[in-house]
Amino acid sequence: MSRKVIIAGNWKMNKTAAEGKALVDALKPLVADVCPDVADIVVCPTFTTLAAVIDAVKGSNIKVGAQNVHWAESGAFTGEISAAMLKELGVEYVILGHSERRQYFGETDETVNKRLKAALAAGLKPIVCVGELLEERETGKTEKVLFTQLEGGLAGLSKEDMAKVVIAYEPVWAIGTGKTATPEIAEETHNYIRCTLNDMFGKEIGEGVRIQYGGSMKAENAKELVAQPNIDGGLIGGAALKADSFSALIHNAIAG
Ligand SMILES: O=C[C@H](O)COP(=O)(O)O
Repeated sequence: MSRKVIIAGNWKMNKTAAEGKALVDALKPLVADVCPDVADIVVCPTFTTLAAVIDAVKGSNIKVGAQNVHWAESGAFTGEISAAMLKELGVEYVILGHSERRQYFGETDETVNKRLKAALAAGLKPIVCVGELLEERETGKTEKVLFTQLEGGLAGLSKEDMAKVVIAYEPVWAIGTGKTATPEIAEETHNYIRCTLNDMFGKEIGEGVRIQYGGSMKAENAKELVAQPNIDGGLIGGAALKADSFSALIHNAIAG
């Protein structure tokens, strides 16, 4: 099954509204040649930068995602943002369960699952992150960890809902470290994720789910990674913070 490439830039806690607008203004002409039928290009700024970026991408082929969402519709949840608030702004995608949320902010598979259901109910397109720690890989626990994250994070989803979800495989040891998983290691793990999704939701759904790789992906390695049969794009941190490096990565990924 052919799956459309999806390259998403996770800006993490970088870029003020003015800086985000400047980045998008510089990126637009560089990626204007990328046909929306060939690849989805997404940028995911901080909450406070979303409005400026949504305005700046108008009329372009760049889509916008948020980096998190709360599961409740409204209420006494100081500091949180609801799915309806993101939808109202014009947000299309939302990253859920990033390893930095799991590591620093107590995110669990259960809370990922609650956020996921709220995002889907509001019509947002979720990017659900999974990935193992270095110690887990070195002790042979990668598949067990991924299975647990997928089983818990995607619990209770219908086939119809799962068809709207993107999975991002991010080995934690490769994030921001410059250590990329080799294309072989990444493909082997993506294939495991694909097989698990096939078992959970049926092949007709699992084969269609896009699985991004994340972890020190850059222009130099994007082509080889995305050329793998089960790698359908990337979730990019550092290399998404400059228009020229993100554009080069996107073009190389599409060539993969
Ligand atoms: O969400 C993006 C990932 O955490 C990858 O970050 P990185 O490209 O800086 O390694």
